[in-house]
Amino acid sequence: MAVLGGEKEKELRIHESLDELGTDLTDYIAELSEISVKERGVFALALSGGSLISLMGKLCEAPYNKTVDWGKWYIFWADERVVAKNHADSNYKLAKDGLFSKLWPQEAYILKSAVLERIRKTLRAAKAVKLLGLPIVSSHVHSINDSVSAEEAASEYEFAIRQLVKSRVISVSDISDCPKFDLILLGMGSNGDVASLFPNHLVLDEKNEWVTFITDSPKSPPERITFTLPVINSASNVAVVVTGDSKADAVHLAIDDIGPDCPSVPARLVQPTKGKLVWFLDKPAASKLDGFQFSE
Ligand SMILES: O=C1O[C@H](COP(=O)(O)O)[C@@H](O)[C@H](O)[C@H]1O
Repeated sequence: MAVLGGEKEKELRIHESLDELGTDLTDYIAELSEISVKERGVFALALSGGSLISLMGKLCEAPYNKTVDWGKWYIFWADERVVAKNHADSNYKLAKDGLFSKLWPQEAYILKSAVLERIRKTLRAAKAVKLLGLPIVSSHVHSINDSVSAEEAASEYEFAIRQLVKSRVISVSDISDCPKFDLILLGMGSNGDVASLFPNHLVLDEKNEWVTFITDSPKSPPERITFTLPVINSASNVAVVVTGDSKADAVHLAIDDIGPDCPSVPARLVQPTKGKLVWFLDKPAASKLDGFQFSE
């Protein structure tokens, strides 16, 4: 792995292979989960869809499936397509099939909190809680309401997040009233889109809402909800995970010092105010970065 940049708040991790990237990404997530659970008792994580999910696959393998404190995870989506939860386009379904269901293979991977708490109490007494690799709690998985319009789904999702900020399951930013997620994981499309923030779209300017909606996504499906930039930039940690040479131009536009004549891309606007930003790239995605050839 090559680490470029070295600025305190932005790190580029460029990997030789997808396997190496997946291992590093998994270590990174597991480490942030451990820190957050130690400091706050919970880990509030926002996922995206797309290729990101398969790159997180090692979380379902040893040792992470046993050592990560899954019961303390609260899961959200930085963006979601407004389709039924069992639709092939659903980001929730992607994560459920690609991650959650593999953590607890007997289809019973999502337990009711009360049951989980009883198991915890018993195990705590046996000091074996960490060894069992407890599953994710169903009430901690915050997916959108898929039976209402995009506008309603966005506003309900923001309301749910507001309640969890009040109870401090999600921290609050100390410089705005925004939620401060422990980690937001983003992918990036070949146009430089992150979450469902697309180039030249009005929602890039949204300053008041935490979660907004679009009905004209240039990528199918057209109806989506998305975290806004103020929420993304209030997180403690943001990782942008990008692979493949079809994304190399967008990576260059998002990261390098480009002149005023170059088009800006939404990913360039991901700049956590106080948090840390890490880019996970494979070599093809990094291949058009200035100075890339000198780092090899
Ligand atoms: O539509 C979306 O695409 C982006 C990028 O996906 P990828 O497969 O090109 O990595 C994803 O981050 C976003 O969550 C999703 O809704």
